[in-house]
Amino acid sequence: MEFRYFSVKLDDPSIQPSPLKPQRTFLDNASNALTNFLSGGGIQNMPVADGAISDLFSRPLFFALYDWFLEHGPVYKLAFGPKVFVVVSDPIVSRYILRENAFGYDKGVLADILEPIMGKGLIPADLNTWKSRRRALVPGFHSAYLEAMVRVFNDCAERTVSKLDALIKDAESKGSNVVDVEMEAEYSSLALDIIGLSVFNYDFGSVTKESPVIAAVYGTLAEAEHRSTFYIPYWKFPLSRWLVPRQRKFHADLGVINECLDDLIGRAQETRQQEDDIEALQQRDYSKVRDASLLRFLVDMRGEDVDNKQLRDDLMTMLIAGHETTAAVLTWSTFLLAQNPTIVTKVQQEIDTVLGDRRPTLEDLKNLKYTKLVIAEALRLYPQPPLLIRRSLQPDKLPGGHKGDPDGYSIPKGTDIFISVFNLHRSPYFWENPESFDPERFLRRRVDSSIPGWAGIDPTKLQGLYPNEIMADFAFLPFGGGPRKCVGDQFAFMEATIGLAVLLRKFSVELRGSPQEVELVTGATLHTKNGLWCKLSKRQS
Ligand code: HEM
Repeated sequence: MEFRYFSVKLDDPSIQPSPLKPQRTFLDNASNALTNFLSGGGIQNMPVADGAISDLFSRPLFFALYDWFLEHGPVYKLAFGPKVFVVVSDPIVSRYILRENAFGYDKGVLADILEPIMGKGLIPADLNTWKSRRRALVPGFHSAYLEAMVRVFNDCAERTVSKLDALIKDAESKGSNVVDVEMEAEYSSLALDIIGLSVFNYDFGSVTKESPVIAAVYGTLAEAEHRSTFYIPYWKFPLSRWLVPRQRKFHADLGVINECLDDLIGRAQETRQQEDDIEALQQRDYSKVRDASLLRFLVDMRGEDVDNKQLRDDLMTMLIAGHETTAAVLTWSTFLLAQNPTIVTKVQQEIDTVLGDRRPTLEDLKNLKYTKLVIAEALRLYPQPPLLIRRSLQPDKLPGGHKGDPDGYSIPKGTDIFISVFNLHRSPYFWENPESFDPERFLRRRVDSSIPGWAGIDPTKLQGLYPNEIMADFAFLPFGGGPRKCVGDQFAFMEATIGLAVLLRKFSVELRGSPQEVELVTGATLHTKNGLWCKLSKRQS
């Protein structure tokens, strides 16, 4: 990883904001004036991104946040109607908010939006709830569980392979060896089946059939996305759940999911205390474990004192957090690979060498190094989610040291903050050719022993490690950082690696049209507007 600085210094003349500065409308200027007026007393001297409103409607928010980052620096205010957000694109400030003063912040706007869906689940949870539930949940991701899940990842990936195989056979019978497949949908089904089995021991079977729960999960997510970008909190108005059609649909969808979750929780509780299962799990004898799901763990090992509402919120959080994200990582990895045949060849060579025709095991995952770098690089270019959201619980002072802000900005209690992971990951201040897909960039990492924590580290010892936020000192945040870092990071990484390896071993993939036709839209995660249409054929060995 080619780091040039560890805090954005803005003194590199080669880095310039986009010359195409858009025209500002009356609404933009009024919005800025209002923002400055409302926040002037609280956040002095901070640059303001002007032109908020018109930029917001023409493209996904984080593209505009990127241009403003180059224009205004690593910490600026965003005019967003009557609200002000502080946008952070600096690793040191991000590290401070996520790790050093993590408990000085909560999830703010994100918690407001997610509360109706996830309640007090881990992602939106207030600090008190979070502390007890994180303690209960993290042991559920123990190595025995992850090892048992390798079987689930394989089973589900093979199901997708069979489906795609059948499509190709059908095409062959009609004289063609190529089939058009919408891969984003395939990855969504794969990830949903995996999360269903691993969290609830419930088979959505979505690779092969439609389920009302899938449609309901998508419906609730779409509503959460809509709320996250909508000015007025219409969902909080009395009677809105009966009067607003999208609200009626949202509550109907939530009803379907709740019914399914209640049923699964009830069934798990009725059959609790399967002593032989618990014993087998404790002894890491996975072949004897009938149900190694997270629900089983929570009910059998920890669940005695937890009410059903909290259990439901936790499980709902896992279902949603663990599904869309991994599907998006696989989608964007495929999008990037499909444009880079040389990289695909390298991945396939590694898969052949490490796996041959075998099913991947936990041990194999350690050796699929290049495949993992591809996934890391896809996460750098398309982070899920592109923004981390926080709100200060008391007045605070952010670390300074950047040009124009030597002392650091003081922020009042209640300041809403966007940490732009997208900006950090594509920052021209930290990455060589930040826009290019270059998995090997992580191997070219320069270890700078002047950086505290790296002094005395032998660079050769780092080669085998997977790039993460610690190695990158918060310039790379694929799974967040600090105490609220993703609990499913290893799970997700293993799942994505197995998914990609099992598919690329069998198939060759090309984009159906040009990369420019794949339009990006955003919500909680980054996805495509009209699907990732690919041309799939059997791999010629
Ligand atoms: C590639 C896939 C995934 C990505 C990129 C991802 C990313 C993230 C990120 C960036 C956060 C931090 C959010 C913040 O700081 O506000 C997070 C939190 C979380 N993730 Fe993931 N995640 C993935 C997969 C999963 C999976 C598979 C699960 C569960 C099975 C999961 C469960 C969670 C939970 C519960 C939290 C909240 C942790 C807390 O607040 O203590 N994630 N994830």
